[in-house]
Amino acid sequence: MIRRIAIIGLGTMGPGMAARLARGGLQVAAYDVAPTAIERARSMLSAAETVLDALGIASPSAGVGMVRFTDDIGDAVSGADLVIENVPENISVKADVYRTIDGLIASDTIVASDTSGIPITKLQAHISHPERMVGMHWSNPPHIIPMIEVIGGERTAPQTVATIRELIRSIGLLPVVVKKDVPGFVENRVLYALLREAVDLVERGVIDPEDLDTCVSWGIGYKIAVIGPMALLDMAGLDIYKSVSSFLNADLSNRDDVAPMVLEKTNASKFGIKSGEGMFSYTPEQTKALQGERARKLVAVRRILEGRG
Ligand SMILES: NC(=O)C1=CN([C@@H]2O[C@H](COP(=O)(O)OP(=O)(O)OC[C@H]3O[C@@H](n4cnc5c(N)ncnc54)[C@H](O)[C@@H]3O)[C@@H](O)[C@H]2O)C=CC1
Ligand SMILES: Cc1ncc(C(=O)O)c(C(=O)O)c1O
Repeated sequence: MIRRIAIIGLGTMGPGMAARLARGGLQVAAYDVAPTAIERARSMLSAAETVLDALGIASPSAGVGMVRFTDDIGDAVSGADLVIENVPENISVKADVYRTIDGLIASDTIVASDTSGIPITKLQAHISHPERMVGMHWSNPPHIIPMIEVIGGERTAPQTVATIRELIRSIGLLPVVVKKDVPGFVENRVLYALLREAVDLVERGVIDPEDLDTCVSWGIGYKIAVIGPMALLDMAGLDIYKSVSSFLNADLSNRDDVAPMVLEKTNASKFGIKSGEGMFSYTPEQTKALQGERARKLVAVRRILEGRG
C-alpha cells in the first residue's frame, strides 16, 4: 500500500504532480537540489491547487494529503513507499540520483521515473533493486492531464507495474500500461512523429508557425480528444487511409536528427516559455496570462469530456 511519496526534482513537472498526489490523500515530500527551484515550486504548487479546485478535485480530510518541502534528500525519501524521480532527461543525472537514494530507501520502496522516453531497462541498471523500478510517465501539465503511462523494464517485477497502475487508478487518474519498453513509450512516439512533421513544414516554409498551430489545434487536435487515432481510422474509412498513405507516407519527414531550426534556437538559449523566447516570444506578463488561460480552457474541456460540463 502506497501512502508516502517522495518527489525528487521540482522543475516543470514536480509541483503539479505533488499537488495532484496530495489531493489523492497521499503524504508527499518534495525535494530539489536547487533552493531556487524549491521556492518557485511553492508558488507553482499553490497555482496547481487553484486549478484542482476548479476541476472539482477536492482536498481530502484534514491530516492526509499534504505536501512538505525539504532541502534534504535523506529526509525526503525516509520512510517513502514510492520515490518519483523527476530530474532532467539525462541518464547520468538520473543515475546519480538513484545512487544517492540507494542506501537511503528500504529494499521494498518503489522507484519510479517520469522519464519522457529513456527505456526503463537502461535506467534500472543503476539501482540495486531493479525489480522495484518502473516508468511512471505523466503528461504536462501533470495536475490537469489524467493519463499516466506505466512502463516496466526487462527487470521490473510485474507486481511493481500492478502496484503503480492501482495507485493511479485509486486516486481517480487513468493508467495506461505500455507492454514493451520502447524509447519514447507510446505517448511521445506519437507526439514526436507529429512534432517532427510540424517542425519540418514550418522549416520548409510550407506554413507559418501560428497557422500550423491553428491547423492542428482546430483540425486534428479538437477531434482527437473525442475520437482517438484507431477510432478515427474507422471513421474516415480504412480504404481512404490505404489510398492516402500509399502516396503520402513516402513524402513525410523521416529525418533522424534534430532539425536545424530547433538547434539554431537552442544554441541561442531560446528554449520557449522558460527563457522568454522559442518558437514565439513571451513577456513575463504574457506568460502568466497564457498559463491562466490555458489552465481555464483545459479544465473546461476536461469537464465536458468527462460529462460534467
Ligand atoms: N517538461 C515536460 O513537458 C515533461 C517532462 N517530463 C520528464 O520529466 C523529467 C523532469 O522534467 P522537467 O520537470 O521538465 O525538468 P526541469 O528541467 O524543468 O526540472 C528538473 C528539476 O530537477 C532538479 N534537479 C536536477 N538535478 C537534481 C538532483 N540531482 N536532485 C534533485 N533535483 C535535481 C533541477 O533543479 C530542476 O528543478 C524529465 O525526465 C522529463 O523528460 C515528462 C513529461 C513532460
Ligand atoms: C514536447 C514534449 N516533450 C515531452 C513531453 C512528455 O510527455 O514527456 C511533453 C508533454 O507534453 O508532456 C511535451 O510536450
